[in-house]
Amino acid sequence: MVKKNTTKDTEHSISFFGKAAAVLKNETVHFVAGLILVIFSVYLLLAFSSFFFTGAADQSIIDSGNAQELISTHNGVKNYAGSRGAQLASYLINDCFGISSFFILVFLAVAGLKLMRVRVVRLWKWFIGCSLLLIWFSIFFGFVFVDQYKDSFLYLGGMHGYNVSNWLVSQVGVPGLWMILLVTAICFLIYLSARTVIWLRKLFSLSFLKHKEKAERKSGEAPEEFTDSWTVKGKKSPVMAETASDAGREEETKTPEEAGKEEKDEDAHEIMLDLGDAATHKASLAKEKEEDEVLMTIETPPSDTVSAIPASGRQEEKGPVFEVETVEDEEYRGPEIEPYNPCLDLENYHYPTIDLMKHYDNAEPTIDMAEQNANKDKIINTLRSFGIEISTIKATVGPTVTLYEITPEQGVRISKIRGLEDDIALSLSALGIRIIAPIPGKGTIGIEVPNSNPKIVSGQSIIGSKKFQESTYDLPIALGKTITNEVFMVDLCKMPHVLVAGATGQGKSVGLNAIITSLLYKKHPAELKFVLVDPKKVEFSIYSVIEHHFLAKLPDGEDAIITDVTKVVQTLNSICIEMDTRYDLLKAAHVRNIKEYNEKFINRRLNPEKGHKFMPYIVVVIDEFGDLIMTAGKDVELPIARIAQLARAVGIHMIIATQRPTTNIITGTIKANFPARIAFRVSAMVDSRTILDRPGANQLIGRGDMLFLQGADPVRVQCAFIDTPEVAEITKFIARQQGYPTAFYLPEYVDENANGDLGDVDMGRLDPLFEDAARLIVYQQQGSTSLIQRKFAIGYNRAGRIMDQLEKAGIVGPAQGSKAREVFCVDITDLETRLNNL
Ligand SMILES: Nc1ncnc2c1ncn2[C@@H]1O[C@H](COP(=O)(O)OP(=O)(O)OP(=O)(O)O)[C@@H](O)[C@H]1O
Repeated sequence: MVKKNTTKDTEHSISFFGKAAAVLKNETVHFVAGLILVIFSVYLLLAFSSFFFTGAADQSIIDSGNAQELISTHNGVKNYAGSRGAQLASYLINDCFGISSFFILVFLAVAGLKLMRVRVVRLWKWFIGCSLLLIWFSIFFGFVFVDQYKDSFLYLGGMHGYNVSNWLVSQVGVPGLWMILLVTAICFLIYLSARTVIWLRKLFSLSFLKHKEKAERKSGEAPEEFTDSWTVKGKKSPVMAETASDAGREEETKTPEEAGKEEKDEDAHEIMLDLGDAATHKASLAKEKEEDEVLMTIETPPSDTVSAIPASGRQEEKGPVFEVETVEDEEYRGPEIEPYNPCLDLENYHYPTIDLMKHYDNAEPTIDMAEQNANKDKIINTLRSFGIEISTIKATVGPTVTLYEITPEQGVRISKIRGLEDDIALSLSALGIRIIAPIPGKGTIGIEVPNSNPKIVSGQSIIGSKKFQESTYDLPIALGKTITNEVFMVDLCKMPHVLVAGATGQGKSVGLNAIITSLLYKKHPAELKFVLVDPKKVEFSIYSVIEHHFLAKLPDGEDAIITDVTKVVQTLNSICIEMDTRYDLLKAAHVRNIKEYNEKFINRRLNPEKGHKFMPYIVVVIDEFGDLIMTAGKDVELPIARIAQLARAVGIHMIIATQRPTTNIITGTIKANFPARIAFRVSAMVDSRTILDRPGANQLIGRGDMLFLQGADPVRVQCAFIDTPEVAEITKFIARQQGYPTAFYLPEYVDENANGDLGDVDMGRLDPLFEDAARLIVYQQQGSTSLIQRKFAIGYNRAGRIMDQLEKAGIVGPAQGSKAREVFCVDITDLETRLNNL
């Protein structure tokens, strides 16, 4: 009895704690708690602010500490936040930290906003920051305004500041305390931004240089150090001496380190630029002026290349801004020390859990020995009736198919067994028999026979498998199980594009779901975006709820799932633009692929101010590709072929599916660029040849039975069954979480043919933002619609209309595809004249 009671108690307490934990995790509870915190911080703000004006009057009442008096309605407290507010303010400001107590309410407000999910912040950073500021300012004010403590009701540093500063003064003296305050302030600024170090260096070196300049002016000649180097330089040609002194003058305004760094940059830049002519230049110069090398070595210490730079190199110092910038990119070190975290915006994102998928009872592999023995006997007898003897037979039971591996007696021709496919099928009275003769890598012949009771390969068993969970692929896709019951996985990054084909109802849509869900289970919304094209309009609609997490679309696209053919063409062209932009960024970053690029970006070695950004992978999934080719023809085929040929390195991958595997749909261009193929069952051998370049897909049994081909030999896989309700659960799980404010915007694509007509632009009704937009465009000298869209936070259509008006007003030129328009006004004055004449 006692035991029972104790177990009951334990169960009770466990369920109580479980419930309490669930309540604490509840998003609504978080929101309410956050709201309370924010409101409380506003109340504190009121109490603190009021304390400055009413503190003197309230002092006697608060200090008396008479609880009865404070509780009564007519307590005479003047503070706007009442007697409790006055007490709190008096306690926190006077008894604790002085006016730096305001940092407490800053932290409370930030914590509240975070709980409400209004702001994404790192709370511990704010906590450390606010605490340090609270203590530092308290000591600072306690120290500086120590005299005020005698005759004011307000202690600016609070008692904490007063006591700590007094103690520190007794230990290290007044100068010591100043130094401690200075050092801690600098350390804090460095903690906030690593740029502090650069500023401080500049600060120190500037004052140092100013002293030098003064001394120079006084003595009326160059300082010794420089004279020396100029004297040596004097041996050079006059031109060289002049340019060198120019460079010297410029360098005087720089810190030694910066100058050194820039010098290296310039050198690198010159080496890159001048490799060709520098070599010839160098050769001729070397003959003429042998002392060059010596001279340069003296001036810039470490590098040989510096010594070899001719005078012309020095003259170019001020010129080629762009090249210097590219080199700087390489050298760039971000202001923050910590690596960039692309997932920070959605740092609380939870990956979907495995229990969202359905568990099938019929999924465990079982072996029906009677069936196996019967099949074995039938195979042996059929072969024997054709005079073929076998020495061994081995069965491997897969989820839908059993593979019988036979070793024929010596002297049997393989082609003879291959020719018996139909006879074996007849004797086993089964569809979907496939003969693999010989099995690659083994000295045996394989006969695949469908099981009479096929098993479902559940999504749960695949996604939950150790192999998938521990996979380190960049874009892991778990497709299903092989004939040996192993989880079959591929890396989309390596494929890099897939063609899926199969007759209707054979499992294509389920296959696409398996691919998409695999990626959803493994990738963070910051790392992956999908472009979903669904001409059938019903297949991908379940994914629309994850628009703000995982989907990419055109800036003016209303729906993230693209169903309209014209939109498909625009989207594919827009992806081409994105691809080109990514290539430019890769080039500027001197890397070869997206992985290296993102690694560099995460390590803050690429400057975001120069357009560098973290690149998510983009996976384009096109269902019913045949429909598109039929309606849009070359308009879709060309961008698809372009993306397929080039996009691998920049992380754009394509999966296209069709139920019509005919040569007019899967054209030579498409085939050549889609090395990975997935074939579900097709009705004719010719279709199988179109997809796989060999028969086989026509012998599959349907319902997710498929052949995967990448390279030499196809692998037979039973596709994981991930049904629509399961996908809906997964997408709902993701959609419930905080997402980005919008879908991932692809670059805008301007169709040149559609944009030529400006006849309907009404200049009589200019947009209210017209003039501001014109100024922005002229100021930035960049005719880009997305710039207007971004700066004025307006929609694409309105920004496009403004751009048309600007074009008609002659301020910008016509659209040039993906490039920015030409700006005709050279400066703001020119623009104002033009605007006045409108
Ligand atoms: N891997 C699988 N395991 C078990 N059954 C499957 C599997 N894949 C598909 N099926 C069965 O086949 C049916 C049709 O599958 P699916 O909708 O994927 O076909 P489809 O090729 O996309 O057809 P359509 O081209 O007409 O859209 C499913 O409803 C399911 O019953």
